[in-house]
Amino acid sequence: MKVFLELGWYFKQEKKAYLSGIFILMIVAILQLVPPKIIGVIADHINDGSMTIGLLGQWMGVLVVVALAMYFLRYYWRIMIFGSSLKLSKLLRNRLYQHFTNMSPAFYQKRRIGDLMAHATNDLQAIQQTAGVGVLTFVDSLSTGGFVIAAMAFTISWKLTLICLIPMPFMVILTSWFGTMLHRTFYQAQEAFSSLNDKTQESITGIKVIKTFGQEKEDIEDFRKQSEDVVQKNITVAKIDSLFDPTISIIVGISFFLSIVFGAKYVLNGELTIGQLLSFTTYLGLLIWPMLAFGWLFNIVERGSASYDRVSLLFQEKVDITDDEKALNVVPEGDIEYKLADFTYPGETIPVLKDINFILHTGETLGIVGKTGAGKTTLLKLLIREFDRYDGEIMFGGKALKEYKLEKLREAIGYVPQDHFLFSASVGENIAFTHPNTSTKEIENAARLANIHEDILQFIDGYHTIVGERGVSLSGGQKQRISIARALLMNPEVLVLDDSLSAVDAKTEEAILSSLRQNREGKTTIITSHRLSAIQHADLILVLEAGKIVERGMHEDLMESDGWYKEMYLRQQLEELVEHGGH
Ligand SMILES: Nc1ncnc2c1ncn2[C@@H]1O[C@H](COP(=O)(O)OP(=O)(O)OP(=O)(O)O)[C@@H](O)[C@H]1O
Repeated sequence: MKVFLELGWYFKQEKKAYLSGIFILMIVAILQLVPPKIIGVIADHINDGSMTIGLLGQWMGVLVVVALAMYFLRYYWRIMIFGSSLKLSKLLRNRLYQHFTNMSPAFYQKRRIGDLMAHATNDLQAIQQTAGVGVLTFVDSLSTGGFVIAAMAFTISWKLTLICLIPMPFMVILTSWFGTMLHRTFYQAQEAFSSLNDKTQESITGIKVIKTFGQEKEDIEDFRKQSEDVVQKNITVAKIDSLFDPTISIIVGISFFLSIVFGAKYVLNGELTIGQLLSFTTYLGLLIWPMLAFGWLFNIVERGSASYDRVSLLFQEKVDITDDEKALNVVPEGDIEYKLADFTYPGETIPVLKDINFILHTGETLGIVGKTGAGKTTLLKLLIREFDRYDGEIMFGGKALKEYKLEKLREAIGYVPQDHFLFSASVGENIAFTHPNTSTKEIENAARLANIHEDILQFIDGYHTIVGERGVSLSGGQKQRISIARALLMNPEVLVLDDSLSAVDAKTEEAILSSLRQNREGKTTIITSHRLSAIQHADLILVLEAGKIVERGMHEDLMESDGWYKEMYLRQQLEELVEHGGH
């Protein structure tokens, strides 16, 4: 039951709704005692011959009024209690979503998407059940159960009541045992469901790769196994679950048996009237629901508790990139200076970057090249503060990156990542992602700069064309250019193109770069590329190898030394020549 304590903050917050719901629920529990009583009274009147039509009419009238009252009151407590539980799941869902958006990429690197989806759906539903049906069963089983037992003991026979209650302790022991088993098996079932979710998400996202490599059968087999695992684990839960009701029915049956045997004896020796025994057995019937509810309560609460634990653990994950209390609320501008001793990814042991020192003046262009895995992207990730634990300092406008609010820092940087992502929205909306209220003219301008405007005009609905999930209906180069247009629309202080021109041909690349040079006068640009032609006009070129700067300078300087850059440049020139026959 600790989950009720853990949810205490919410019950306090929705005090009014819960208290009135519980109050109404208790009135209903009391009203329920009336019909069995009336049945007993009527039976006794019939038995001693004192029943009249008038009397019967009166009692019937009372029954109708009680039934109507219960009808409306039941409606209201449902709204109060179930309504509040729905609000709780809405609140937790929003909180969780906010938490997800605050988390850094490092969090998503170690958490599986399917898992997170399961938290946001299954777990929240189980918690909602606890705050709704759980509260109902808790209050109702105790109040209805308590009132019925009191009515049996004080208005009929405390001796018979005690006899009938003998089987009850067994029920408590059994239900708590079932509850513990349920907790364990339900947790395993939830874990299996998370894995299945993950598998489905991954397979659908990677369906093209699966098909290309003809791995459909293996994938289906893998899915079938995981699905089977979910079913097996849920069957285990269902088996334990199914033992609940029969167990309770047996216990109730024994109670009925005892009440009839001993009740009949009391009627015969005159301690009870027939009507009283009739009322008593009807009351005993009323006890079935609270008993079942008590069994369900364990079930619901155990599930809710497992889910609440899982969601709480998630909430406890600290947001690792945070703003300093005194962080500046200004968009940084000025020179960028790296004074980095070394950087190691969290959880890794070998540094990915070492001794990175350079200054990039405002308005200049920096080119970063090197073999794959040399650390180019990592260097950029530190600039946008995806990671901020490193030895050394990265300065922007004379201040360390951490001195600015993260939001402001990111406003200054238009980052086009390697793995660009387009949303299932129109091309125009995708470009205007950061500034949804931008005018069409500005969107078109950004598209022109990114050399994609003409392509967009060819699409069926132009800028209104809907891009499929992850932009499947577009070519790689088109997607890249739309991502560039998105960054350009921000007109950022620093534009970062992280290998963002890899899917466009050399001519288009040159067109984009020259329009950038013209339009981004006075603003800083950083380009990483495997094609050296993309950075040959840069004011500073850094060649990285295994996380270190091994060559630096302008194109002309680097061509004078016999290093990796010169060798690569000449090779790429030759390749270009062979490919296009010198045209
Ligand atoms: N999130 C991460 N966690 C741990 N290691 C990482 C992470 N991202 C990259 N690395 C490692 O850091 C090194 C540098 O990777 P990085 O992506 O910066 O290289 P790159 O020069 O941009 O390569 P490419 O040209 O292929 O994009 C690689 O050895 C890579 O395996």
